[in-house]
Amino acid sequence: MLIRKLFKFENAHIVRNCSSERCRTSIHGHSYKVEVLLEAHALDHGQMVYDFGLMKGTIRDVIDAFDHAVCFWDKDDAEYIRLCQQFSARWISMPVSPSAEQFARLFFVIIDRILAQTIMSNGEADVRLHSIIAHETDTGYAQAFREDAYNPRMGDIKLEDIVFSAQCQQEWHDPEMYTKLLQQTPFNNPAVPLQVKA
Ligand SMILES: Nc1nc2c(c(=O)[nH]1)N=C([C@H](O)[C@H](O)COP(=O)(O)OP(=O)(O)OP(=O)(O)O)CN2
Repeated sequence: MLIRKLFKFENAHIVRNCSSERCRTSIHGHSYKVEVLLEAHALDHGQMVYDFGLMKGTIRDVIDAFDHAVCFWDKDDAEYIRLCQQFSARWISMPVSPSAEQFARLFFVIIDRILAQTIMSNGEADVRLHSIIAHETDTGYAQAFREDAYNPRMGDIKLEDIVFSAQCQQEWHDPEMYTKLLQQTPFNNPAVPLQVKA
């Protein structure tokens, strides 16, 4: 079974080398919608694949870091990168270009690691990330599956190569969250008192 949770953020970018001239030559923004799809073949004690509320912790925080931020490819022109960092408090440096395709892959890699480090506490048996859909506009989206996220032919995405500006990190509920992710520190879901026996 699949469940889906939708997140939204506003973000600015340039996508170098693409065919659309406006897109590759001018900073422009999008109202992104990101769908996180989880799959499981058993249900938890609440008879859910994964409580939607649990996705409003670390997963929501990391996606919200992209809100009102500028994203740039770390291989972009050094002066462009310097100016983004100088004039925007919120920026994210990415090891791949910020196309819809790469946003979908990048969120897959981050959220896959968050789930892997999460200590489940309500009987979630085998919940795993199915795919990420990144809507760039009302009419265009990219969907990344596991084989896309870790496909070296699409570019390597290593967590340590994604850099969030200080302001992006400060607004997280736990400003150390990304450091903990890199250090593979476990994230604990809240314990749930069982009221009715299954
Ligand atoms: N496969 C992709 N194609 C394009 C991407 C992308 O990330 N992946 N990105 C862009 C630009 O960012 C562009 O702003 C969005 O393109 P487009 O859909 O053409 O935008 P419109 O606002 O013109 O959309 P309409 O709904 O068709 O008016 C380009 N391509």
